Amino acid sequence: MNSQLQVNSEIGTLREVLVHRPGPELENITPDTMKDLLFDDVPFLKIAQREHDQFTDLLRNHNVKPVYIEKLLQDILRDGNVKTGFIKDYLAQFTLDSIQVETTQAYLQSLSAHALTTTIYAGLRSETVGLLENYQQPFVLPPLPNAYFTRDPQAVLGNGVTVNPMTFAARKPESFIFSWIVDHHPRFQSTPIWLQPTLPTHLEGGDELVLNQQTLALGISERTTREAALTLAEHLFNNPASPFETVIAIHIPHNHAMMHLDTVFTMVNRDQFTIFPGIMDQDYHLNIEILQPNNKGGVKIRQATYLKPVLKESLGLSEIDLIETGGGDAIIAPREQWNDGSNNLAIAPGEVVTYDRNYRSIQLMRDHGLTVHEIPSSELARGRGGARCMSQPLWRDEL
Ligand SMILES: NC(=O)NCCC[C@H](N)C(=O)O
Repeated sequence: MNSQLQVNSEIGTLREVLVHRPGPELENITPDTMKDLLFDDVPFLKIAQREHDQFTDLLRNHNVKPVYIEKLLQDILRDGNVKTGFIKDYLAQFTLDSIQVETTQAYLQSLSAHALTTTIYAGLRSETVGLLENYQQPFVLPPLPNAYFTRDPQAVLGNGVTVNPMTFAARKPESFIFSWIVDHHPRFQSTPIWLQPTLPTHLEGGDELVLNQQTLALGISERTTREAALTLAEHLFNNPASPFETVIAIHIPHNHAMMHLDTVFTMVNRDQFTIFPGIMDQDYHLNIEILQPNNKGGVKIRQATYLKPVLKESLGLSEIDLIETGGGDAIIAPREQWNDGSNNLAIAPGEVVTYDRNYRSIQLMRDHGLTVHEIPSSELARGRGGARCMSQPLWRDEL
């Protein structure tokens, strides 16, 4: 069967992209739970939805089809056996007593595929299923407010996927949902799976950048361990279905502002990247490891210090243009990086979508010859992710 996924670059003309429209889950964040749910504020849902609709309208107007992950989940839950199995396994992820399991299972089973999908994302209050509610823990199932960042729990690399072992409890159910979609949705029939979420360490999609058909860049970050990067490299090099020959592991600071590589570094054209200079020291040093197959089923590692020569070598280019977020200014750069000024989604070579608020970085990208489409960002930005984080490409044209 022909593959239904094709992502051999970060910049090939985008045709299809996985998204999630923010829903009632955003209203289930409170000041007490905000931190554990990986938010810095409580967003205003109505405006967040309006902003997200403007994002997806912009994509449609550029011939990119948004595929809603909630629709894929709903599709598979129409099958009675899948629905029963999904509910049972979904509940098994949480610490619940037998009464909570029984009551919740019966309630979820009574819902339509549509209502069940909404509930899975929104979370479920104990009182809704007739259980006593406790002010400290009102939910029997937690809300999934990060679900609109479809970049992270899954990644399409080539014509296969990684179903990611997430770092924090708040996001683990999102990869669980995708693993069921991969196993049961016809869209993913025969899809190679490069990595399973059961890996006992962590790796997230914001750290996975497809530089070209043979080369993957991986962030070693707050969310992706070196160990997971080595494991993924080994899986890719040893799987005959995978074309990847090189993995460039880039170590970045471990903190909330720069949780993934794509919050500080994105590819925007054949020879252009945006980068937050704060990931390098004053001499532009970085800790980079170049992983390649050692022909004994393992991985050989080469160290490097400067990014430009590594990118030139792997992309076969004589020059690379690194565009610094906020022009590298000591105040503008960190301010705009915080609001995802480095997190750009390329919809074609040299054409990007980005948050409107980062106007200094936008001007700079335009000065460097890029076409920039701006999207509103007052509420969406409160979750600390931008246009790349809110999108998982399913199909890009070849370059
Ligand atoms: N690729 C990305 O950087 N995604 C942004 C994820 C934000 C979300 N609040 C999280 O902390 O996981």
